[in-house]
Amino acid sequence: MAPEPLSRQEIDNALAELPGWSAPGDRLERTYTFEGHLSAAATVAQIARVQETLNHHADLTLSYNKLKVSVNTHSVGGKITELDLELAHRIEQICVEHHVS
Ligand SMILES: C[C@H](O)[C@H](O)[C@H]1CNC2=NC(N)=NC(=O)C2=N1
Repeated sequence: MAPEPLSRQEIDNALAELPGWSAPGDRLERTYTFEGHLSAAATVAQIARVQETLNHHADLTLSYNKLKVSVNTHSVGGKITELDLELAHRIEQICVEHHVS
């Protein structure tokens, strides 16, 4: 079944469970800071595996020790859906294991 775009209220409620994440416009976003480049890059690989499992893919922008994650759901015209929230929670789990801020 196709996901439905979430309302602003639903998004704001969901953000309360996702510290550090924000939703400027129609994207769910967070930037993580790592101890160095290799741990940031290794995390990208872990996130990629989860994204393949979920068949849902964020834009991942890797710089030296920072990783910007930005996601929405293409199939509903670029709106935030439950699929984005699920991916954000999975990414949080991974990053918590890496002790990132
Ligand atoms: C065909 C394939 O299922 C789609 O392109 C998937 C892949 N990953 C995706 N990722 C995101 N962010 N939104 C989508 O709608 C989406 N759709």
